[in-house]
Amino acid sequence: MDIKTPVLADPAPIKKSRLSMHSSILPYSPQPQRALFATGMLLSIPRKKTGVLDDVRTAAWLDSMKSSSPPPKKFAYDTNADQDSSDVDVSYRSWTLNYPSALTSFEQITHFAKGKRLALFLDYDGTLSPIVDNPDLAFMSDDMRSAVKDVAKLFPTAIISGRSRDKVYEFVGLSELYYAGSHGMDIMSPAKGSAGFNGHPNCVKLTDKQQGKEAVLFQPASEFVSMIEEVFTSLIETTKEIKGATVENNKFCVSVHYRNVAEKDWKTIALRVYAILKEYPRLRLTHGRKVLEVRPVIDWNKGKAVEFLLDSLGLNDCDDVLPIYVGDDRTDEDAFKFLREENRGYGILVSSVPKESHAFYSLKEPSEVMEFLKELVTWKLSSL
Ligand SMILES: O=P(O)(O)OC[C@H]1O[C@H](O[C@H]2O[C@H](CO)[C@@H](O)[C@H](O)[C@H]2O)[C@H](O)[C@@H](O)[C@@H]1O
Repeated sequence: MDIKTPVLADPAPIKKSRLSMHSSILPYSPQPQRALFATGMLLSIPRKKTGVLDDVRTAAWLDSMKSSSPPPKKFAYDTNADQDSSDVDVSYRSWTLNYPSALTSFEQITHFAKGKRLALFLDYDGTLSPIVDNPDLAFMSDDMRSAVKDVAKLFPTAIISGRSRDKVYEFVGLSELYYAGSHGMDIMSPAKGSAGFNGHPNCVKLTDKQQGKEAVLFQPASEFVSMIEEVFTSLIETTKEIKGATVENNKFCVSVHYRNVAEKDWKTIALRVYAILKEYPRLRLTHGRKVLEVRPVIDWNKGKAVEFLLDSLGLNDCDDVLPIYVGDDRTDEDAFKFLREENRGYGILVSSVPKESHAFYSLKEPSEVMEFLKELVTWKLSSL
């Protein structure tokens, strides 16, 4: 396999022309048996190493960094900071014509969910907990925790986070859920499973110590742990003089945070991360909310994690299952895309600013996510 330089892997641009609104609120067609594991999960993306190309790439990184996580109330692709707030509201309202609020469309959602088994997939940062400056302090509220707990008693519920699985479990602390860390590269799921993953080399059956249950542990990037550890150390070293920069080890990926770094230093961060990545052709970079994420070049993402979890929950290839995925970040788009393309279920984008997305619905912020979860509980209990 010829992989020469780091891969810049922003999700493909989302086409402006969305499917006509809610065209997929149609009976789902039966899905053919899916192969969960491609024969080779490594992506082969040959690159040339030239100075010009390097400049272009770091410039592209910088653009992505600038457009990442805009301040609330500012139109996502508007550069005019003086924009009147009423204009912003108008922009947001017109955006919701394409991405209706999951709260105001609740009846539509439940109408479609009637007679179906819901499965819930939730992102953590920016979805269950508000975005804060210090990633170590991104706690979810007790109210949110009890809303998630209640919903998980009624529907199979999983959290799929970019954090390490242990870290996200530490934040959430609920044994009723299933957890996937490192953007889906570390999944602890129930052992019900279908033939899809039995016997896969990265899949082992064990007893989940945290939850005391029989489980399946799937870590498709297990061979990268020591490389990630090494890169983590190098990234700490190379960013240590940049004020505000922090590096987080998420086991199968590393986050380089620049939320607290002065904008004038973002280019330095981009150049230094890029220089390290050039030494690791089997790693690539994705962008999140004021964070550069370094991860293995494997064909695995949150969308594949949703499919894996559905399979291990025994819910794949079932016409009567309606998966709902709630998330706020670019990496969640893979899951939205999977649900949309497979005509499976609904993605709900959490955003207070207009953004192009593969999601169907929107919610403004984590407090609305909590409200939505509570409504699901009320709806389900009233129908029992
Ligand atoms: O998939 P997620 O659960 O959304 O995780 C994505 C990243 O989330 C965290 O960073 C983000 O939230 C921080 C706390 O609010 C914020 O300070 C940071 O700017 C955001 O990017 C987490 O720290 C990362 O490791 C995750 O990859």
